[in-house]
Amino acid sequence: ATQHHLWPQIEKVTQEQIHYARLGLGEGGWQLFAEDGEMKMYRREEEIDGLVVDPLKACHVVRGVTGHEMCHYFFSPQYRHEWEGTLEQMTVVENIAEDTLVFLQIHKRIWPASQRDALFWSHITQVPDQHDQDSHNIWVVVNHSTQHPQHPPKTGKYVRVALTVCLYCQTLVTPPANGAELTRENITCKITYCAVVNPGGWVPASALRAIYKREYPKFLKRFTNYVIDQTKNKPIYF
Ligand SMILES: O=S(=O)(CCO)c1ccc(-c2ccc(C3CCCC3)c([C@@H]3C[C@@H]3c3ccccn3)c2)cc1
Repeated sequence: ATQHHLWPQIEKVTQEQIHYARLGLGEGGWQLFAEDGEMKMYRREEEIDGLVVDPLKACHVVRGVTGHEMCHYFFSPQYRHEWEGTLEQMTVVENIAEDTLVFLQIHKRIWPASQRDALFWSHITQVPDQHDQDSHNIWVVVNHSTQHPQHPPKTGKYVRVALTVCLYCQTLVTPPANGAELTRENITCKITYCAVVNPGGWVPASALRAIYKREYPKFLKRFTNYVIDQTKNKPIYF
């Protein structure tokens, strides 16, 4: 089959985001702005043309869930209205492949910003562990803004944001006492969530930073709690 025209970009951006997620916080410049138990949220203060585009990097550890499960619930459209609190409308505008969709999302207005929409491709994939090639314990979802002929950035009702998001999840297994069956007690998911959102239109820096400070922790906490709740009585999905 001929390749979809977006595929080279999807491959490239996905590899870049995997590298970026693995960087950790080493090269400095990250400031811790929110903490809740195991969840630690960092941001870098950056502006483009006076617009706040602060990159975000969140590190979280969730017990009892695998990276595949975390990425499955993040990628699949059918669950999104249950965990994405700022979503007003969501449409899958294109099925590029089983593991690659194009979404159009209309987000609720968050005062004092005007209402936004986002058009992006979303790709889920398994990643070979860099230290241990034959272990398959890392899953990733990358969301990246794109254009689409049927959905131009209308100059009408919504301001279109530009975003790149990466949910990078590594499953860690502590084998149970010899012979005992593996349970959810023995698994942990180490999450790195990276996001860069360009608001697409002017919002006062202080107002936007207040939105980011409130919305990101709420978002990641609500999403991870949702997955814990959805998976707790189901067989483990590696
Ligand atoms: O991880 S995802 O792909 C999950 C799929 O939905 C994703 C995450 C966040 C956004 C997003 C969209 C718009 C805005 C607006 C609000 C006013 C000006 C920019 C923001 C700002 C950061 C604050 C925010 C953070 C989290 C949730 C909602 N709001 C974020 C979109 C998608």
